[in-house]
Amino acid sequence: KIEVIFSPIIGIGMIILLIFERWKMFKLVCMCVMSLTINVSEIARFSDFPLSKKTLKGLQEAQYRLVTEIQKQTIGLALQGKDVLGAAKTGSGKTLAFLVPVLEALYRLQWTSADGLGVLIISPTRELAYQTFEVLRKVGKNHDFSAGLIIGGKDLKHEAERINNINILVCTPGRLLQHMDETICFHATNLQMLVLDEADRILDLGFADTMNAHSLLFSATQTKSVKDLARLSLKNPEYVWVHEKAKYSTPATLEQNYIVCELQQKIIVLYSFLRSHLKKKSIVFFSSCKQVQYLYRVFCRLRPGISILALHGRQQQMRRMEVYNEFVHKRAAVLFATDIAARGLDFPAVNWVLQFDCPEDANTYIHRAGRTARYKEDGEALLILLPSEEQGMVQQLLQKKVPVKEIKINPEKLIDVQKKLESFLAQDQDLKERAQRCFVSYIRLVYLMKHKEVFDVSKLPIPEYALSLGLAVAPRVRFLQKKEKQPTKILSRSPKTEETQPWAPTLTNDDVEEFRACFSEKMSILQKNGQVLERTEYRLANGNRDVEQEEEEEEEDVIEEKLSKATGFQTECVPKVNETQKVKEVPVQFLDRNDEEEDEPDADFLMVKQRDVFGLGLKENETLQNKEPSKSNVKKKITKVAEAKKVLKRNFKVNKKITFTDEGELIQQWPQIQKSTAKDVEEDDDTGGINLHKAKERLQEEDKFDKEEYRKKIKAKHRERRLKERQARREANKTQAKASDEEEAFLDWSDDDDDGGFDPSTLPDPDKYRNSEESGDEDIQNMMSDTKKKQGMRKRSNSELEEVGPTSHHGKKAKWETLEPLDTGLSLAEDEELVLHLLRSQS
Ligand SMILES: Nc1ncnc2c1ncn2[C@@H]1O[C@H](COP(=O)(O)OP(=O)(O)OP(=O)(O)O)[C@@H](O)[C@H]1O
Repeated sequence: KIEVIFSPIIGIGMIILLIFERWKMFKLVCMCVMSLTINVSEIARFSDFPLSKKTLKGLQEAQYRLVTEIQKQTIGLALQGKDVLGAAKTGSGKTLAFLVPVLEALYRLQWTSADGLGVLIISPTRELAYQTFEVLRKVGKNHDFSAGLIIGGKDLKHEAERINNINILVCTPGRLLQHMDETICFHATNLQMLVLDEADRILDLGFADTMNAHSLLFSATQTKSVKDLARLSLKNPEYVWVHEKAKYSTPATLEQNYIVCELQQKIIVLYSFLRSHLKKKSIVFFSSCKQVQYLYRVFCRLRPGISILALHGRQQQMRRMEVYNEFVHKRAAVLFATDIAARGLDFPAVNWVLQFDCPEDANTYIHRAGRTARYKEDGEALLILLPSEEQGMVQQLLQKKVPVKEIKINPEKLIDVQKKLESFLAQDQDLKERAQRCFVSYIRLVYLMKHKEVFDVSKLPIPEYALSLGLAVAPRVRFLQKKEKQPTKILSRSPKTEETQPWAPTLTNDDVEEFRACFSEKMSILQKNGQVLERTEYRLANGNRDVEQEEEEEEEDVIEEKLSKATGFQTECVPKVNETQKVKEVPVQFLDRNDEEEDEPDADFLMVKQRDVFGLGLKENETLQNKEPSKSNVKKKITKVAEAKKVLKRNFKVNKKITFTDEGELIQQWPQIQKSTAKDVEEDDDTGGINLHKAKERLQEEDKFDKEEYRKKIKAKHRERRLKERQARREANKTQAKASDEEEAFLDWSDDDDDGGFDPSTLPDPDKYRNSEESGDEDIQNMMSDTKKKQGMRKRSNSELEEVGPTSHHGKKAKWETLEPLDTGLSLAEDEELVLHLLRSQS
């Protein structure tokens, strides 16, 4: 070190700076030189590092004076310009361990807003990015750099306008890639430092191998992928694993216990726990957001006496932030959360972390439990395990140096709430549906977990679990039903397949490659010191979406997407004939799919999982794909004709409307039933194709038939109208007769062409006429002339009759009081004959 300090070049350089009074530059060179001489063992405070006054001031104002172990070991290395891979227990101060070097790096380069983006900090979740940004603002407030927070859920355009003026960018990976994709002016050609916070998580989520900028990687847990990344892409990296030799991998101030209870008891245990910790601040972790959504609502209704909050990836961004801030400021509250809150979040003074569902693995356990007992504070963690999970999980935890002890629940303290839940669901359909979704999502997740020695779906008490959620009947879980039917095939699952496809058993290497290719170009824009960096690759499972969203949905939507690709693969594959027995039900399930889809939105996904249930490994399928199609197993193409036939078979009548009278008689049918004489003929004809000649004849027949029907209808209509008119005339006539006190004959001539002739019912009663004492010749003449008019079929209106009326009386009274129509039962000609005969006999 002394050699370095007094090396002639540096010495001469510094003298020159002094001569020309370049104090600022002189100071910077001094700081750089001092960085090279840092002796970690002598560092106790931030001020022991050669830091800028602005950074030191910010740290002091935020009450940060003493350094933690990880800060002590990493800040010096980073100041020397080294790539660092840091790991330390939860709550040990990793955030400052990278933020201080970030500020110092730009300060030493005299970075200005004109220089653009200098540092990129990537966090796996929005909340963590936000939290880091807040600490950066606090500590770096005396610097002149601009800093920006770019996370999902906000207006991309708005961000795009500002992104170019940002020197330090804190972001989530999904949003970053979105800007790389869509924001034309966004570039990172001047990037000096790249920080991956919770690096193992980011890599889990799909970031690929190489990060060729000056990089700092931090996490509480080390995974193989992080080490590989460091080995491959960090430049002479310094590994700082401060607690590597510690007895335990979790904070010493953290008290950790677990209880074993049956699945159907868990809600009761949680409720009873909350009731006995009303003055505490707790976080309860669940494995899916559907569980959080349902149980949050139910617990709010149960009114345990403490405020409950919920945080999960399906919430609106604003709501997420509200909940985050609310929980930060609460003294006593319970936060129901998914694993989006598991990493990095620094809620102050959390007393308890309760893991309602067994975590995916020991690392997840460590991060969840680490939300309490942060930076010298105390805290307690309680893990709830099912009897079937106990052995496997405890073993994993002990291997990871997590000291957990079993404790027992006091049965007397348990408060049963199942009946209450049942009554809530009986009143609220929405809540019931949520309960069903919660149920299915839990079962599905257990089924998907990679550690089968811990998670065994066949050991779950399904009906009892449904009851404990308040559901009288367990919702149908298709893959479970099929699994039960195929017990031998489950056993045939190849262990190799499980190993290579931990989360998504049907995800192929091709899928992974596809994701990789999708983002492989993105990071190639990162340049350092004018040099284009080697192409770096990102694998992000879900395109432009934020990683934190994926975090939430990884157990559901993302995997579903991937698996649905595999569905296509599966449906197309054809099993070997000699393997038909083994897989014969698979294509049938796919054919049945449509029936199931409405009931179960996740049917696709479940179906795909079914494939694994039957023990079809990837390789097996690859070979199967090349085989000859076997008729019995080929998926039949469903044509429209086939579908129509199916409908016909079931005797469905579409758009049928039947109307009844109040008495229950059928009055109308829709569509109207068309009668046709030609119909039967057609049905008998079983020759193929269309016989045009016959068809034409048949149509003509139909046409005739239609015309006939139409004519009948018109006739009926006219008859009805005439009767009405007649009735009206009679009424009018009666009134007139009364008024004038005169007798008059009243005849109505049918004018209806369609009627087919004279209506005899309108004739006066001949007997009455005969008996009448007085009868005028003119009347008869009138009648006769009118009878003749009838031949011309001209309609006469009532008014015409009225005009005719007076001329027919001549003061003589014809007593034709009865005007009832007479039905002689004779034909028209006979009626006329009769009338003439009567007239003659009269005369
Ligand atoms: N030097 C320090 N002096 C006082 N408090 C500190 C110091 N460094 C960190 N802290 C406090 O310790 C807490 C935990 O810090 P931080 O969030 O950085 O931990 P972490 O190691 O990143 O945790 P995790 O692994 O959960 O992400 C914070 O509240 C922070 O303010």
